[in-house]
This record gives sequence, C-alpha cells and structure tokens, in this order.
Amino acid sequence: MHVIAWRLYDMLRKPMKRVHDETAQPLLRNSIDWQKFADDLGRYGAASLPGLLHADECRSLAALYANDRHFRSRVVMARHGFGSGEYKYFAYPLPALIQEFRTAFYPPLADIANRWNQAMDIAVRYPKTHAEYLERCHAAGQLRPTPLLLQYGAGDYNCLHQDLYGEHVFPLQMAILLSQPGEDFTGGEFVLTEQRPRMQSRAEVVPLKQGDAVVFAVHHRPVQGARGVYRVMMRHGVSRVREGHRHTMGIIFHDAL
Ligand SMILES: O=C(O)CCC(=O)C(=O)O
Ligand SMILES: [Fe+2]
Repeated sequence: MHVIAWRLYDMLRKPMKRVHDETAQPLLRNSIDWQKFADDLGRYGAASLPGLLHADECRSLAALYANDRHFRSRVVMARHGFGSGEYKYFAYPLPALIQEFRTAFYPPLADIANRWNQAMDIAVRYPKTHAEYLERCHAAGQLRPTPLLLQYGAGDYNCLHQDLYGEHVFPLQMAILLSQPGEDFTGGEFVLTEQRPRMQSRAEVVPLKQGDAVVFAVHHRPVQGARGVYRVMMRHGVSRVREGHRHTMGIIFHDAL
C-alpha cells in the first residue's frame, strides 16, 4: 500500500517541469523507507521524510507567500496569542504541487490512521481517497482549505497547538521545511509534546533540513502500555527563531469550518 502510494506520488511529479537535473539527488525519493516511517510514527508520533522537495521547489513555494492571489486569509499569530510570526491559508484551487501532495499522501496515512482508531477503540474510519474524505468534511460544512504557508523572522515562534477546525479531524498532518537551517535561519526547531495520562509531558525535537517533511499526529495517538492501549495527547510548535527567516508549508488533510 505504501509503496503504491509512493509510486503514485512519483508518477504525479513526473509531468512537472523541473528546472533541475533529476539525477542531482539520485533516487532519493525512491529510497524512503516506509516501514521505518510507519514504525517511527507509531513509536514517537512523528516521522520525517527526508528530501521530499528540492531547494528550488522550496524557494518557489516560499515565494508564493508574497502573492495574496493564492490565499484565502492571513493570520498574524501575536494577535491571537498563537506565538509570533504569521501564516496564510491557501485558497482553492490549491497550487498543483500541494493538491498532488494532499491526494498522494492521504491513502498511506489513512491506512495508519485507521489502524490507530482501531487501537484506540474509535469508530471513525477514513475512506480510501482524499476526495472521499473531503466530501465528508464538506458535507459537515468544513469547506475551507487548510494547507498553509508559515513565515517566521528573528524572535518568532509558534506556540504548542493542535490544528483542529471542526468535527472532522484527519489525525495525521505534514509540514515541510522550506528554508535551510544554519543558512537561512538559526533556532526555529520543530517541536512536539506528548501528554500521557497522569504523567508528565515528553518533548521531541524533529531535526529537519530544507525540503524535509515531518508527518505527525494532530491531536492524539495510541500507545501500547502494560495494561492495554492508552491515548496520548500531542501538540506541535516551533521554538524561537534566533536569526534569519524560516518558511514552512503545512499540509492538513481535513478542511475547516
Ligand atoms: O512551522 C512549522 O514548522 C510548524 C507549522 C505548523 O504548525 C503546521 O504546519 O501546522
Ligand atoms: Fe500547526
């Protein structure tokens, strides 16, 4: 299943005109270890997909930020107590690459999400295709697209949060780092916390390079304990950017009210 989705993803990308020599990062996309990916997700609530985008793709995506034609709204984080920095939600129709990512990554993630719900005794099951899942969101009035671009400057940060926008929540989401740590910015680490029942929270920093993606649990996930499976609450955020500028693209699979 994962392999099929990955092939689909690769196939989808082929027609895209790349300025770039395909052989520059040989077989990087094909070398993703989906078993390790699923294991990490189960163990830590997050897993990275290294080298998902090339540097030129990252730069073109980050450059979209300046053009409001692509977006439905802008959020200045400090105004809402969300942190410091800003982000914009894309409008439909989404840029092709984002639309393709949402479509291609949904099936393998839905597979994992269904296993998680089964483990947590949650009755909801996710349909096979993202189009079907969006129909469910749209029928409940969750019509607005949620993929977003985030922009941070020196001193900015993103408080720990969960991206919930209505009754329907797809339990995994993806963020892709579009800037190069150490070159474009310092600080600004992607952070996750995990709150276990009656226990203290655990933090996890996901080291990312430009073009790497992290897939992580949106709100809760199952953990196997000595006396069965329990739910842990997950939150994510970004530590303070010390210097420079940092852009991220977020891909959330449910739409918003
Ligand atoms: O900028 C980041 O790395 C975090 C982005 C985020 O909160 C999201 O994509 O939902
Ligand atoms: Fe978020």
